[in-house]
Amino acid sequence: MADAARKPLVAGNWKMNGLAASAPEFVRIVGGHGALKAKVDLMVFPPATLLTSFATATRGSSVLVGAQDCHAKPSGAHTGDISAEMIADVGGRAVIVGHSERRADHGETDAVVRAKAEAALRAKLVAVVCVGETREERDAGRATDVVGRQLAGSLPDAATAATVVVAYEPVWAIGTGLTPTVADVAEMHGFIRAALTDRFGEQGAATRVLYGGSVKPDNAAELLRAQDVDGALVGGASLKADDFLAIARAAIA
Ligand SMILES: O=C[C@H](O)COP(=O)(O)O
Repeated sequence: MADAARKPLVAGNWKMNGLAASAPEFVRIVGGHGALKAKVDLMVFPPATLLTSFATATRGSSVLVGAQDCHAKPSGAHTGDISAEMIADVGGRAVIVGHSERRADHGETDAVVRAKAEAALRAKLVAVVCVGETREERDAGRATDVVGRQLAGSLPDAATAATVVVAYEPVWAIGTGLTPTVADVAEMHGFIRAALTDRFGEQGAATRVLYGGSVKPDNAAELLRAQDVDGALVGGASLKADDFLAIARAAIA
């Protein structure tokens, strides 16, 4: 359960899914639910190919649009990459950095993730910084060590509650249908909250920490009620607007 001072946030990460026809339908259903706006922030992170159409379609609605990654530099010879400034230019308001799929597939280190988060702040985007342990790391009793190291290395010194969101996503829970127990979620979120408060003081205490990993409409209420959970970063279930909305409602139940 989020502290009353931290407005819940439910974010949908579409990963490498979605074609041109996807934006209008999703925005029609999700954007139409203005009643949720006062109680929960909604963000959607489509693939880069759909960023412009989502940003255009959500203009004036309660849904903010972001990108799934950015380069650390503002421009240059980096084939295939997009910069934080380019995301902002087309109406993006946020960017995910350090998702475990980027860390694993593209060898992104904490230093790389931190540079990307700094780029996001430079471009006035909210940085959603992802952390999380693997199954092996959890089984070895190293989950908090790993997450603590990722937080220390990935978050910019200039992070504030308004500019950074932390997403805790145990790697073994992503796309598997497996989730940690509510007690394990609460324990890790408490650990993250303490680390944020130690480093950033009041800003750390006010920074939102999302849970991600196999969040679905039928388990969202239980997971999001855990202490220090301020919302969810949702993968697969965010592709269906109705499921995404059900999770958003669960976040404020
Ligand atoms: O960014 C989202 C997460 O990786 C969770 O994905 P999932 O909900 O499909 O498990």
